[in-house]
Amino acid sequence: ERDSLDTIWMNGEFTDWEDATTHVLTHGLHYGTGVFEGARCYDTENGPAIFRWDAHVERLFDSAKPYDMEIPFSKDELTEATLEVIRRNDLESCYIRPVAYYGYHQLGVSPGDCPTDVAIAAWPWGAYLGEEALRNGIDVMISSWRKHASSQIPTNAKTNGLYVNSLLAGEEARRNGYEEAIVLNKEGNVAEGPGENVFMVRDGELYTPSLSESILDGITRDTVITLAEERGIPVHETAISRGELNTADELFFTGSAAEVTPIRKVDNVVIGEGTRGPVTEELQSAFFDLVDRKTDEHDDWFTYI
Ligand SMILES: Cc1[nH+]cc(COP(=O)(O)O)c(CN[C@@H](CCC(=O)O)C(=O)O)c1O
Repeated sequence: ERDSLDTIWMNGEFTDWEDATTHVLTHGLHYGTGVFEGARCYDTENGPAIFRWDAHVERLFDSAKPYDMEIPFSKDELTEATLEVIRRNDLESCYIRPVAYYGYHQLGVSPGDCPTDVAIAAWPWGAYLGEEALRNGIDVMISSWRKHASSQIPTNAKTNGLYVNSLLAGEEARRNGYEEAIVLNKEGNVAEGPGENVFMVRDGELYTPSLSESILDGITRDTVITLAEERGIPVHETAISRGELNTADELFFTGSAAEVTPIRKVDNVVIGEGTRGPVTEELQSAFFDLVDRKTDEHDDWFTYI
């Protein structure tokens, strides 16, 4: 699809893909000082629509706060720019990547007079962990790397620099023949995946690490919690120990990219029946029916192009 992708919005202008560049002495490149979002536009029955865009753009601004980063555009301006990027690239279903970062002016950890640059790109992105994974689940490994503690860095901010931890964990898993990692927090309890939140099903009830477990406040996590509650499935936001993963009936990841991806093995221990579990399937179907607009619930969660 590369040749059909030609427009990126950058600092208020629509730019050709190859011209959307930044200086090698950009602050964010050296110190990870940027914040970003990942959202999906779905080609729904009522036309292309971004899922929970308001929550994503809200989180982008929230993520910038700990770094005194002033995003020099309003939420409405970023929304209009995003819709226009999708239109200009003739995309119906796509993945949207807004990023705000300290730009080029000076180096040294303090950003000083560095500008805050903002860019928004969109591209087609299929199943994050593969189509087959959505059906049959994936094999994960408990990473030897721990998640940063929220006392060391705001893990509820989607900070560019945080993702070296995600790379260390995810690549360690793939090097060892697994598809993805689960990362424990410094207390040794379950935090999340490198780019996903984690859910566990036990005796028909849903468990997921609470926000105090050094995790990202996932929008898909919030969606699945809502869908479960609407279906009378009790939800517990709590600490989950590493040992509880082995005796779980079902496990699954959630994320804007990962959507709802079942986990069938952890460190080669089979979870439940070793495939997508019934509660996972019920919530995954509810999620996809929702985002495809096969149901008309939560219409406020959709920003039509
Ligand atoms: C660390 C982390 N935890 C949880 C989530 C799920 O959050 P939410 O998307 O709001 O449900 C994500 C999103 N990971 C994004 C980046 C993926 C990438 O590879 O880049 C995503 O899913 O867009 C994370 O990066």
